[in-house]
Amino acid sequence: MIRVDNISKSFAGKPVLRNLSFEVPDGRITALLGANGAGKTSCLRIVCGLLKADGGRVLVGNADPALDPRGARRQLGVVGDREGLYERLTVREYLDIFARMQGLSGKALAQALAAVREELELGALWDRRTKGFSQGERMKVSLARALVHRPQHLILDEPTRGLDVLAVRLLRKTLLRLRAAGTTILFSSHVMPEVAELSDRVLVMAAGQIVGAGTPEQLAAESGCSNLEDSFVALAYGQRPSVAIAQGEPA
Ligand SMILES: Nc1ncnc2c1ncn2[C@@H]1O[C@H](COP(=O)(O)OP(=O)(O)OP(=O)(O)O)[C@@H](O)[C@H]1O
Repeated sequence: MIRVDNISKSFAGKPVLRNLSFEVPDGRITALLGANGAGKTSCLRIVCGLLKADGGRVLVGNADPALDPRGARRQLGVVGDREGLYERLTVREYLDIFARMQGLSGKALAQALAAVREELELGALWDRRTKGFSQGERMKVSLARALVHRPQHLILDEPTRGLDVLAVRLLRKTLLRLRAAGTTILFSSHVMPEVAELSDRVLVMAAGQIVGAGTPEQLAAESGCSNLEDSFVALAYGQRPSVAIAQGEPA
């Protein structure tokens, strides 16, 4: 379980997150859905302990990333907005380093590497340096790094960005398998069909606040709309889609 309680954050006096609170349950895929600049990345960076909040509290399992970053990191896998690959290392070398940083060694390390190699179909890439990898290949390696220590919680910032249909399918298959195993999954996106298809629960974010939460069906019922895109516009901008488009607001 991830718990975000009353988080606030400003940059140069400009509020970006405003008393943000939500929970991410185990064994579910939760989407943080928001327009560009809504505050998704800032929120995820605080949950991962990469950014300090001005106020409020986060719990990742039983660890507060601001007070116990190591404890939180052990329970977290993160696919960030940058892949963070080391281009001179092969996939095997790269994953080996990250697995060791998570405390794996000996037989457990070998088993962990073999498992992600198979699950993420990395065999053909295994002994290649990551320099020059395609976007889909980079995502696979980044996801393997996030999963190699079998974390309870997985956070992904816009994971399908730049991916082709096969790479998206592999990602989807991986997330569904992790969900079945009880993993707590939180991903950010502004792509409505992807969110509607992938997530069990959607947190709609606008101007640094959660303005709606529920299944896509619940959000549609709450906003009186027939699909997630219209629900999003209604909840995030307080307007029915036809009005928003007419006034030049994001649709
Ligand atoms: N380090 C920073 N310094 C100053 N402003 C920042 C910083 N990080 C984020 N911001 C601002 O905070 C706001 C929210 O940014 P954030 O990246 O969290 O949004 P987002 O919802 O992830 O957007 P996108 O979908 O475009 O990635 C933006 O106005 C951004 O310019």
